[in-house]
Amino acid sequence: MKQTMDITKESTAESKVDYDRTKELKAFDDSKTGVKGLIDAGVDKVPKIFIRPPDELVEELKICQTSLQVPIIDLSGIEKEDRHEAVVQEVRIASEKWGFFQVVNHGIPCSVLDEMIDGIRMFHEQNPQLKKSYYTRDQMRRVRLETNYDLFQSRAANWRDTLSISMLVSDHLDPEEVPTACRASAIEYIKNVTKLGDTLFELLSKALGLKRDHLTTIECGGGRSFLGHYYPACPEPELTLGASKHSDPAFLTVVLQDQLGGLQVMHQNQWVDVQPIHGGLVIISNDKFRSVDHRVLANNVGPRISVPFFFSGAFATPKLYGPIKELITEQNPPLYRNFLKDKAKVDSSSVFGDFCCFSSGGGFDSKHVFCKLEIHFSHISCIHGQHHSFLDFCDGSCTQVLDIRSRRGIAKVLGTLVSLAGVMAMTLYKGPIVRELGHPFIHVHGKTSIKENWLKGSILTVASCISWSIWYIMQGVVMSGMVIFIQLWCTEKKGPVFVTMFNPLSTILVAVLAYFVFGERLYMGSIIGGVIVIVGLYLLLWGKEGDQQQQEMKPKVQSCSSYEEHKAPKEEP
Ligand SMILES: O=C(O)CCC(=O)C(=O)O
Ligand SMILES: [Fe+2]
Repeated sequence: MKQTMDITKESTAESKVDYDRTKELKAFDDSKTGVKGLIDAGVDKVPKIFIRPPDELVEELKICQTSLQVPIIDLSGIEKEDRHEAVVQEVRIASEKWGFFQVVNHGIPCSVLDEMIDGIRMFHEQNPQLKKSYYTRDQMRRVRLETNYDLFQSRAANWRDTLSISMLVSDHLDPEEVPTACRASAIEYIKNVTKLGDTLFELLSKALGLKRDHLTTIECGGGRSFLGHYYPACPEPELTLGASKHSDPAFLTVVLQDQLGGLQVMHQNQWVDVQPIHGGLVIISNDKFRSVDHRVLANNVGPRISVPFFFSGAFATPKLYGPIKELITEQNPPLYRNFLKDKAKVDSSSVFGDFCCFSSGGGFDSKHVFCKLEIHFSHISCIHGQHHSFLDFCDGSCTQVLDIRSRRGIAKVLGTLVSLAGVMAMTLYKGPIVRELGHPFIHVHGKTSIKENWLKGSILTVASCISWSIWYIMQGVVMSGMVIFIQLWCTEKKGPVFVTMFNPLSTILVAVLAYFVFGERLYMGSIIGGVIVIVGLYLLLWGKEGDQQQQEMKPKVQSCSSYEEHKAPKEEP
């Protein structure tokens, strides 16, 4: 205890000394060699970016350690009816009280587990130059080496590096994608742990009082991902953590850990060590089954290796998850809203998307809501633009010749109506999602745990409106002036219908850009609507062409439009 006090004082004093954290984070990230690279370079002090903030260290003093033991459940013989029932009860109690338990005799051979740990060690200890090719912050890459996925957001970096293999979006894993150092072991382990997942979901379904296959039927076992953590020995373990306190945003996590220890779970406001068991696996369940806080200590002995495997629920097709209706009663009302889990949300979050709806009662991080809103706003404002096109047509028909008995006149009316129908189709009919054609250029990085924060979201949205307004005012003189000048010039040359009939294109452009640039979902309805809009646009253009010819033949058409009135004196010197 005394030692920790001193550390707190020391680090409080240290934190007063200013340093450019962003610059140091960037330099660390640019090295692409992670925490292992620091050790290889011989650092004997923990760099400041890893040092936990003083308030956290003070908080630490209030939480005592305990010798309580995380429950251990023996899965042997569960195929027999009575044993099965007994295990279901153990799983229920452990999940409700702890949200955390270890399993032994789970059917995965010890050799598969040992080889998996060796494979992760070999991956992290291979030639750094080879390893660097996997280093990325691009969450769209299925296989990546990352050190601290939230490096630039967290208060203190964690003392660990991670190999991450994501099967969130597509279940199929091409062996060639897996680094050679752990290819065979990872493929074998993933096969085994997926099977164990099925068994655990059956036990959890029954423990919840549901049909045996309930959780697998709603595809909780889908959306899998694999992490291979490497926690190097740390010269000053009291100052940092291997993994800071968090809860997992997955339905279920299975963690394979080596014999070094360091994983702790929060139970009754105390940190409890999860004692390593050779051949054992740690299971972390969720909510009614508690989603429990846990962390990993840094250690001056190392490396420690662990392999968490997450089951986050199906992503391939959008899927609605929510409180299980069979479990809702008057006494047990739903604590969380239903939420749609789909690929687009996975892309915009770093690892799992929004399962935290269950684990911590949240939804989307305001950052994600905000980014999504920006795209949707732009879409919606474009669709509103189409009504202008229609209104301008009505207005324009007063200013220009509209002979609905002629083919071109009919084309103009039809073109406008078809355009309008296209826009309505885009708005009202969604249809199936169009298959992904490639990775978007931009995607939104986020935290693993995404929490909805409506207050923050609303404040940010209002702030966005204000800043846009300021931006408009600032650029108004130059940009708006230019835009209006060009529009007036076009109106003068071609008339208002010609100018406004291009409005539908902006909807199409926004949809195309959002799909390719931001990785937004594209629905069949948008494509069909887009095609209809283009057909309408060209009908209108063809109709307009007739006007042009008529105008050339009869230059002095009587006009009731203010545009035309302004134009007339200029044309007649
Ligand atoms: O390394 C461990 O034992 C646990 C890691 C963990 O909690 C995580 O990756 O979410
Ligand atoms: Fe975790």
